[in-house]
Amino acid sequence: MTSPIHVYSEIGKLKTVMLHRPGKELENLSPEILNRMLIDDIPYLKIAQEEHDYFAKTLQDQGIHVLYLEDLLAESLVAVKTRTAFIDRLLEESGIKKKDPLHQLLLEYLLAMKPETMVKQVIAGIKKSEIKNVEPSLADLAEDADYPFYLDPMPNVYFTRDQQAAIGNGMTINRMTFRARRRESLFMKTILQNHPNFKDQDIPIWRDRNVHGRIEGGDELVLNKHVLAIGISQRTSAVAITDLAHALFGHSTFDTILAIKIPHNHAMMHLDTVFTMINYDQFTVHPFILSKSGKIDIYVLQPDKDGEVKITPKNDLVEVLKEYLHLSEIDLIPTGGADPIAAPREQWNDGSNTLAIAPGEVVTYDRNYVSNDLLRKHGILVHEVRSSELSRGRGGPRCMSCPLVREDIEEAKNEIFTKRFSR
Ligand SMILES: NC(=[NH2+])NCCC[C@H](N)C(=O)O
Repeated sequence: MTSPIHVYSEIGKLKTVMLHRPGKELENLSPEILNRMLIDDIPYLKIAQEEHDYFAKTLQDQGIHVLYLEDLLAESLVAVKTRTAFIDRLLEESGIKKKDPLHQLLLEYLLAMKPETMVKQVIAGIKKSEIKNVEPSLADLAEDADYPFYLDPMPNVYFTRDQQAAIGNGMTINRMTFRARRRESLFMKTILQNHPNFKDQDIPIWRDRNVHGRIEGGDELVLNKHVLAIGISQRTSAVAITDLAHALFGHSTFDTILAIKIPHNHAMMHLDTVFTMINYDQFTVHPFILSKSGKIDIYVLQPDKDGEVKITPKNDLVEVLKEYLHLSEIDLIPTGGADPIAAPREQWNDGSNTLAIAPGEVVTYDRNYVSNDLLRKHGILVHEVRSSELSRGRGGPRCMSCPLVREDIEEAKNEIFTKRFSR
């Protein structure tokens, strides 16, 4: 069998992708917890699911194999022993310690379910009203009597880009920044360890979830088999990037990391909300992250001859891309056409967050029509998907997809390989 993980570019023809169809977790949102849950509004589940099915079908119609995180996880938890260990860990990470009698009650509650139901339930969260015969703890009585959950919902799981990321033939299993998302990366960890298609495949884990330093997949871009672009952002720290450089250099094909420092805020929490690669020499970029003269802080990490990581500061995005991707021209396509209103509006609705499914071919949200028209003018083939409800979670097609296998691309050697589509 060929390796189940193979991602050496952002744009190589997408073969296998992992998604999560949003479920009841979106209905377990209430205004009081929205902010903490990193979501800006409550999506209407029925329509969100229809939109998500449309997204999946758009990919399948292009011959892409769509896997669902929830199915892979359930298939990994067939053995009762594995299931028990998984639930133990999840409860522990949800703040319900083993010595707490509630731990045993919840364990029994979840173990009684079929794995598929159990997986959906833990993502949806567990309400206090679902569990009978609980002896209330002091906290239940005195502090959070009105708090409705024992297990918080995980409304961001449908952003499967972030919990983990495929780099080459390996993965990073991410230590995520905010508590609201930290448990999510336990899912892929469990899949890699237990799923029959993954467990004996010697898949390198470049960085695991229990180590120091925060990183999320929205910041991890594989530009080609040597070069990564990684955001230094609200979600990814310099420590994690340095650590990843040490793990990759000399142990993989990768020898260059372009660490790009972006503003630390919710509208642009990851690099892929302001910058994505869509062709050999074409990129979307939110114009507001660049200074008037087109500058942004970039730190180039490469191995030196003593096996250490050397850092070269740079600040010209176009020049850096030309230099490290060996190209003579770069086409940066501004979100919202760089209009003072359309650009921030469409960036907010993930207009920069394109999912490349082949060189010069992308999936985007239909609502970002200014950006989409401009992409077409630049010769990109655009597949639009519906976005009224999904976009309320603050993520677009790239955020909602975790590529596991892409075809390799030809290597650019100082010439442009660009294939333009006629409009
Ligand atoms: N790759 C991405 N840009 N993901 C977007 C994630 C959005 C999600 N609400 C969060 O704040 O975590």
